[in-house]
Amino acid sequence: MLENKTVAFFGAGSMAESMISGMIHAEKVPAQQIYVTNKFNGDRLTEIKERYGVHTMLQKDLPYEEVDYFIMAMKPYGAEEALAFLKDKIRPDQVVVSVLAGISTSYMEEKLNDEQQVIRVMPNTSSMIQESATAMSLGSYTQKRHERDVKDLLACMGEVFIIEEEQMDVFTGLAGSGPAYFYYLMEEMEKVGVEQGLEAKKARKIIAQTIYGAAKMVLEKGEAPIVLRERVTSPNGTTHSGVEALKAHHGGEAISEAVQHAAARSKEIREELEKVAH
Ligand SMILES: NC(=O)C1=CN([C@@H]2O[C@H](COP(=O)(O)OP(=O)(O)OC[C@H]3O[C@@H](n4cnc5c(N)ncnc54)[C@H](O)[C@@H]3O)[C@@H](O)[C@H]2O)C=CC1
Ligand SMILES: O=C(O)[C@@H]1CCC=N1
Repeated sequence: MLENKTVAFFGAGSMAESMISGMIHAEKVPAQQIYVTNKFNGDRLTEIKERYGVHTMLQKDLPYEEVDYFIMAMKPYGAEEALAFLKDKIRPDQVVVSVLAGISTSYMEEKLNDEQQVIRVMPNTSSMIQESATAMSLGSYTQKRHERDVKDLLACMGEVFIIEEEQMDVFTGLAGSGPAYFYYLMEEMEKVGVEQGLEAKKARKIIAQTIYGAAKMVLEKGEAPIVLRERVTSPNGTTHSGVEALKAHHGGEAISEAVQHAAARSKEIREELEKVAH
């Protein structure tokens, strides 16, 4: 029952805001039960408060005892300091949820008190409009009721996928970072549209609708992308020509490299932090 739960964000950046927006729009957690904190930057907190009607305060002023779920949403390199700060203030029945790329549940467990409940999640910024693909994996001590709550909380932001923690790096490469690849694709497509005479705003809308339609076809028809692609491709037609150019310019390889590099970076962040920790 999320209505009675209190959620506190550590960090008020773009990911925190996307999650707050998703939660507010889903109307599952009342705004008065959402606390948003930052280490510094009162202006950013004022902006968030005005936009969403949530409580905002500096981290030191948070009413820690009232919080059910702490959501860590600062940069990964701020995790150690934030967890150390939290350790003295948190009870065993309170849960730490991390959205930080590369921060493992075992790292969090090690930095917090014995048997502290932690959950690692990986949303993306489409949480803002409740269309995120979000992963969740559990720590060693997570209780069922807390797993359910966090799943419900993440469902306010889109689709939730429970995965093994070993899959978190690739999930980050695919879905956490994923929106950026599509934005990049859209930027490039828009450039061509404009160069060839379309008005920028119109080109942008055409491209967005095209990507949205393709994604919706995959989701709603349940067919493999290759099958859908073949249906677009008339023999010796325009699509054939376009896809051949993509292949000639190593388009597939470029996409695969992007995902693999992002996944590798997630792993590398973990290794760097764990090295510092030992
Ligand atoms: N932006 C994205 O698409 C996604 C980001 N993430 C993760 O979310 C986290 C935040 O990313 P962004 O929002 O993009 O970064 P951001 O730079 O926009 O925001 C970070 C925020 O944390 C605050 N902060 C820094 N140290 C702090 C501390 N010790 N305690 C409290 N607040 C602190 C900063 O003032 C800032 O408001 C990262 O760890 C990232 O891996 C995860 C999924 C997607
Ligand atoms: O770029 C990053 O590190 C974060 C994690 C996933 C998306 N943004």
